[in-house]
Formats: sequence, structure tokens, C-alpha cells
Amino acid sequence: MTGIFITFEGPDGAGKTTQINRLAGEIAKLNRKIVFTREPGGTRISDKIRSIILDPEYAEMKNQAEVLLYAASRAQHVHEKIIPALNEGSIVLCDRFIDASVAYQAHGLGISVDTVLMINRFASSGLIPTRTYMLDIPAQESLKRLHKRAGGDEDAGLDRIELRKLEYHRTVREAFLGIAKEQSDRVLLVNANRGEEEIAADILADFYRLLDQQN
Ligand SMILES: Nc1ncnc2c1ncn2[C@@H]1O[C@H](COP(=O)(O)OP(=O)(O)O)[C@@H](O)[C@H]1O
Ligand SMILES: Cc1cn([C@H]2C[C@H](O)[C@@H](COP(=O)(O)OP(=O)(O)O)O2)c(=O)[nH]c1=O
Repeated sequence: MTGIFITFEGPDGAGKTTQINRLAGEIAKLNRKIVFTREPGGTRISDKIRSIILDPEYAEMKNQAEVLLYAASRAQHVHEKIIPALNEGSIVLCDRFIDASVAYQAHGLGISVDTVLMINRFASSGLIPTRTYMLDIPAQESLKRLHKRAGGDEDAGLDRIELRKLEYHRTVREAFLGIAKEQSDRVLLVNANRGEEEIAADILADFYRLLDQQN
């Protein structure tokens, strides 16, 4: 594989989409092929699964089903889209990957991390990102951003996961911090409770270092 696989992680509303768009804009100047994608989703089948997972209508969804649906969406995405793109030399920017399942499903729902990792290693054939930008922000701040994005209405437009209680989102944030600490070779922890420009500057500086190492 000659491409570079970059993932963005962090709580809902941390600013991942905003920062991916900015980095994509910079990469566009480099004359490199770029693929821009997200989880859950990214392929026809994965998007169908996404619509089931995130629909607040399915409040009865069992934890085991939730883990497996995220992994099923990922399996299709990795094999249909990400691996072929990396094989063609593309830089793949992906909004969320396995770290999200470890944080939201294992830590968030109280499922063993080993079980979630085992299922996801199978789903992704062991694919590991080259670099992960972990956008860190207190749960209360990120949820405020989401409410603002939704137009100020308390729960309007929030998905099944975003609607979970503040305590759940605090656990998820702590889990992300733990992943960043344990896997500091792969994961760059970025303080996302700052202006867009400052965050983007940190990511871009690291990205250019990464490119230098690859060349
Ligand atoms: N650094 C920032 N400071 C304040 N608001 C931000 C910042 N980055 C993004 N936002 C706003 O917060 C909301 C969530 O950002 P978004 O990029 O969609 O986050 P995510 O993809 O992580 O859910 C959007 O309305 C966005 O414009
Ligand atoms: C990829 C993934 C996402 N999620 C959750 C995080 C989000 O709440 C939701 C959808 O992710 P996302 O599309 O990132 O939502 P947004 O851009 O609105 O922040 O799915 C998991 O719980 N596990 C996973 O493995």
C-alpha cells in the first residue's frame, strides 16, 4: 500500500468535519489523489447501515447489535473503498474509525475492549490508520456546539447516539483521551476547545511532518 490513511476522532461536535474540510483543501494543492470519507457510511451498503444505527426511531437496539452494525458498516467500507484507494496511492481522510467503536461502544456501553477490538480487527482485516487526529473537547462544550448547529433547539437534529446523556459523552471523551495516551505513536491529541485556525495549524504542521517521513 502506498497511500496514507488518516482518521479524525473525538466527541460529537468536536469539529472533525470542519478540520477534515480544511486539511482536504490543503492536500488539494499537493497534486495527490485524495479520498474523503466517513464512518458509519462511505459506501452504498454502509450508508444504509448508518441510517439504521443513527435513527432515534430504533430505541430498542441492543448493545450487541450496535457493535456489530458499526463493524458491518466498517467491513464494507474498508474493503470496498479504503483499501483500494490506499492501493492506488491516495491520501484517505476518514471521519471516525475503530477508535470510535472502542470509545462509544466498549467504554460507553460497558462492553469489553478486547471483544470490540476482536470484532473490528476481523471487520477491517487489521487495517490501522497511519495517523489519527484526536480532537479533544469537554463533552459539555461539544454538545453546546451541536445544539448551536441544530439551531438552538434542545434535541432537534441529534442522532440516536448524540441523544445519549451527558455522562455517556463524558465517558466517551475520557476513553478517547486514554487511547491517545496509550497510542501516542499513531494518535496526535489536539486541543479542540480553541479557534478553528489554531486547531488547523497544529494538524497541518503534523501532516507535513508525516509527508516528509513518507518521502
Ligand atoms: N473551533 C471551533 N470553535 C467553535 N465552533 C466550531 C469549531 N469548529 C467547528 N465548530 C462548529 O461546531 C459545530 C460542529 O462542528 P463539526 O465540524 O460539524 O463537528 P463534528 O464533525 O466533530 O461533529 C459546527 O456548527 C461548526 O461550525
Ligand atoms: C464510527 C462510529 C461512530 N459512532 C457514533 C459517533 C456519532 O455519535 C455517530 C455518528 O458519527 P458522525 O457521523 O461522526 O456524527 P457527527 O458528524 O454528527 O458528529 O456515530 C459510534 O458510536 N461508533 C463508531 O464506531
